[in-house]
Amino acid sequence: MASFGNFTHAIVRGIPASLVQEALRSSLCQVDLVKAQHQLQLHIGTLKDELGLQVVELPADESLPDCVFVEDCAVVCGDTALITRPGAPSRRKETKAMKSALQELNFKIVEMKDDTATLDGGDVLFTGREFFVGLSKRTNHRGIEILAGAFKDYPVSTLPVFEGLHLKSFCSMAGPDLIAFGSSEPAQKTLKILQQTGDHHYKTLILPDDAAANCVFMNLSGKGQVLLHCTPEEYPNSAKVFERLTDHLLFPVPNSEMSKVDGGLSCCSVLISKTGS
Ligand SMILES: CN(C)C(=N)NCCC[C@H](N)C(=O)O
Ligand SMILES: [Zn+2]
Repeated sequence: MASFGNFTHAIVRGIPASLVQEALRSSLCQVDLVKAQHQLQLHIGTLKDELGLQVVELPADESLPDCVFVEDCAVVCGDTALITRPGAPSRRKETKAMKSALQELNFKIVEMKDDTATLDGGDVLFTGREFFVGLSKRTNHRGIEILAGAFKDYPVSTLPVFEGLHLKSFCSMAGPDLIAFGSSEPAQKTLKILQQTGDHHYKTLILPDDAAANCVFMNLSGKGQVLLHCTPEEYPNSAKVFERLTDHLLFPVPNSEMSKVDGGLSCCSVLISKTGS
């Protein structure tokens, strides 16, 4: 637990031009591809240049319009990498490149082979002590059962996702034992259930905007607590909440274009700790 968030590597993937027309989305918004690529470069630059992570960059694949959202393809914890079976059939082939990258990094690979199981990494919240997994449009009970089998050292609780795409569309870790949550009614309903079912008592950081509650926390040696979060341009009220955090090194990262296809900041990387602890 002491080393929660102590990441050394990140796996990211490029944006295919096909994202603009073909990526899955819940609303009709025109994505600016050049702007999206620029925003992703800023994000990757933060991971690499500001934070010193070793970044593995997988190439974009035009036949996989959502492939930039690598988070959904794998859950990595300890020495094990679970390769998921994404809920959307159009996304299933995204896992191939992720599996190769994680094999290359010497992880013990567990594959979700059962063709009744579905799980997206965006539904998986790991607190350092336990897993919470969203039962959503994309993740089902069998997928959660397989995750629990892959990570037997940790308790796994299921949480309902009442609205939106994934559990982490409205929450994420924002610090050690600190969970960021959106303030919408469906998000707050899920938070209540988390507080009743979890093994541990967590502090909460409540954000006015659900999407802004998707942030990226790290605890890096030499840097301390680090948080990638929404910009004041996109979510002014939520950004103010982050700006009040005094223990964190804060990095506002723009994400307006990915958010048009329901992607949050956490979706664009799989973060990995190869410290051995
Ligand atoms: C935490 N979130 C939201 C994610 N991990 N994934 C976002 C996937 C977005 C993609 N267009 C889709 O609909 O699959
Ligand atoms: Zn819009």
